[in-house]
Order: sequence, then C-alpha cells, then structure tokens
Amino acid sequence: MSAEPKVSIHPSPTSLAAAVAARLITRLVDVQSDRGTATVVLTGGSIGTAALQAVVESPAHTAVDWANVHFWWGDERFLRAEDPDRNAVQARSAFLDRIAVDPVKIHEFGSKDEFPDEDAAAADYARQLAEAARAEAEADGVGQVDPRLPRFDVLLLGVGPDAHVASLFPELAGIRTKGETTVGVADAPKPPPQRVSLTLEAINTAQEVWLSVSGSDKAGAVGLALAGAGHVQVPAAGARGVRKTLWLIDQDAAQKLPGRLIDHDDEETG
Ligand SMILES: O=C1O[C@H](COP(=O)(O)O)[C@@H](O)[C@H](O)[C@H]1O
Repeated sequence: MSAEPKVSIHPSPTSLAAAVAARLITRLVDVQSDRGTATVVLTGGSIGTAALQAVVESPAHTAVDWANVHFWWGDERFLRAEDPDRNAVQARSAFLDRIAVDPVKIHEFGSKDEFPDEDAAAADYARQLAEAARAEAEADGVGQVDPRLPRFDVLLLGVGPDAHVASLFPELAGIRTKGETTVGVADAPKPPPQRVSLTLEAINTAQEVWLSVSGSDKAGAVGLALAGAGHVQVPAAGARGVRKTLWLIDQDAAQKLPGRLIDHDDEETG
C-alpha cells in the first residue's frame, strides 16, 4: 500500500525550509502523543539541512521531546567520520548538536574509519536497522511494515537535478536493488562516488515520505516524477509513504509541474 503524492508549493527556499520544519515539529508531537517515541529518517542536501536549521530556530521545537526521537539517515557519503561532506556531520552542526537528543538514538551510517568499503557499511546499517526493529517489536509490537526495519514515522528526502533520492541514482544498480534494506553505491555520478543508502523498498516502508525540493534546476526532475515516470529512470518517482507522500517544493521547482497538480487555492494538491 502506498499513498498518492500530494504537492505543497512555497514562495521561496526560506519559506519552504520553515514549512518543512513546522510540519516536522507537528508530526513528531503527534506521534509522541500517541506512542511516546518517534522515529525520523534524515536527509542531506541543501533544503534538508536548511529545514533542520529551521527546526532549531523555531520556538515551537521545544514542544518535541527530542530525547525520545530516533534519528536514522536515508543515505550517507562514504567518507571519514568527521568529513564535512558527510550528511551526518552537516546534520549535527545544523541541528543535532543544538538540541537535547539522546546520543544512543542517533543512528549514523558507518564511515571509512570503521569499514573497508561501502558494501560493508551498508551491511552494518542493515544489521543495525534489523536489531532496532526486533527491539521495537518486543517492546510495543507497533505494526511494522517490514520486520527488518523499525517503523519510520517520517522519512525526509531531497531530490537531485537528475531526480536521485537518497543515494539512488537513475539507471544505476542501487535503484534496481530488490530484497535488501540498504545498498552500497560505488559509482555515484555526484561526488563522492562511494555512498551508502536505504533501498527504495526500505524508503517505501515509511509512514510518511516527504520530498523537499528547491530551485529551477530541479523543476524537470519534479515534473517527470509527478507525471508518473518510471523509478529506474526517475528515482524520485518511486518514493512513496504508506499513508502520505508529500512533495514540499518552492515556486522555482514547481515550474514544470503537470497542470493538474497546480491549484493555488489549496495548500496541498494531488
Ligand atoms: O548527495 C545528496 O544529494 C541529495 C540532494 O541534495 P541537494 O543539495 O541537491 O538538495 C540529498 O538528498 C542526499 O541526501 C545527498 O546525499
């Protein structure tokens, strides 16, 4: 089961980042009021990182019990642990180092300091995910979509100009991977070439998948994904949440949106 995409258009990258942040705070408060603990999957990239910064800057962020949020990542660049190009390093300085999180609940992908290659780091992340899923099932038996994965309450994604999501690039092996929750990527066209990523199957177990996109260089990718392109050619087209698939985009990224999806009277269309 997966949710049809809905689209929310914002005037600028700054208002987009603020909107993602406000929604994230609201979503986490809602989940925590139901279950106490919430799980979010973070993304790297420009808007993903700006949104995390906007969370910290929002006075409303204190409504979330951050010590009871688990953080995973959709992908990572396979680099040294403290390399500034790592998504986790960027998330730490924009966000995680500035709020009262529980370090035990921050689940970073392994780095070049710990693993010989991207495949080993991917296998380790799959093991960590499966262990968390087992613990979660024993603790409260929440309805998991896949027994190898914890319940992802919200999974954030950026989208590249080539329509890649996480580190799943058009036509490459990663986007075609089936039966695994994680994948090592040796040949990404965007530097660095070595990466680790959740697979599309794993992404699509999330309750809510939010794709945040800014800029006219990405308008083509957004247009193709929402026009129903195939996921091997246009990975972003395949990312869907179980109960919600939300595209949060700015006006520049909305330039090639299929006409049927443009409704300026409604906040969300789809
Ligand atoms: O390399 C990556 O790129 C995408 C998109 O980044 P952006 O800067 O173009 O917004 C990002 O979502 C992904 O996590 C990252 O590893």
